[in-house]
Amino acid sequence: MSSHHADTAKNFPVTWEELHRHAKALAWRISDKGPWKGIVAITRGGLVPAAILARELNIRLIDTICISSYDHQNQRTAQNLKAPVAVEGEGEGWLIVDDLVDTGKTAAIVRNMMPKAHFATIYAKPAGRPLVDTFITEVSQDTWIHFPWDLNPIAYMQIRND
Ligand SMILES: O=P(O)(O)OC[C@H]1O[C@H](OP(=O)(O)OP(=O)(O)O)[C@H](O)[C@@H]1O
Ligand code: HPA
Ligand SMILES: [Mg+2]
Repeated sequence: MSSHHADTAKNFPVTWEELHRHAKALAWRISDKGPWKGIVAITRGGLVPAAILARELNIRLIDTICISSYDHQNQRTAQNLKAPVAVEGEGEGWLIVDDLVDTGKTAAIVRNMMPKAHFATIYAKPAGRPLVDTFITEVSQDTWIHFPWDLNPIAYMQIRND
């Protein structure tokens, strides 16, 4: 995803190293809130953060919930493609992981499915923030976060230098 898609005012590119540090910080912040039955990663953005949290917190049971709501930077109606299979009841004791909350639409769907789970993201924008239990870094609503899995290094350098 390159900057010509930008309809948000500010670009916030994140490197693999920054992402890794922030994901570890998230793991430490929730380490005393367990024990956890397992992690539910919200695909696809939650997959890499979930992998880092799983190693840091020594969690081996990883489920997914598959939701799609954006084409590039354009939001459309969220599609629920797959529910978790290992989660029973209201999700008590489960840790839900996503990369960020923006409008909170994705988080609202997931919260509805698992109201008692702990919802953790690395980044949060103000509109989605009330739906998250734990996050690490807040950015303003008009900021677009660029994740390292979506950028090649050259595009990353261009945005970084803007
Ligand atoms: O708070 P919201 O406005 O719902 O936005 C946040 C969601 O949007 C992105 O996912 P996306 O739907 O783009 O799919 P992806 O994770 O496969 O990239 C991001 O990973 C969050 O899951
Ligand atoms: N960055 C990447 N993906 C997103 C964002 C963002 O700021 N908001 C919703 N999906
Ligand atoms: Mg996502």
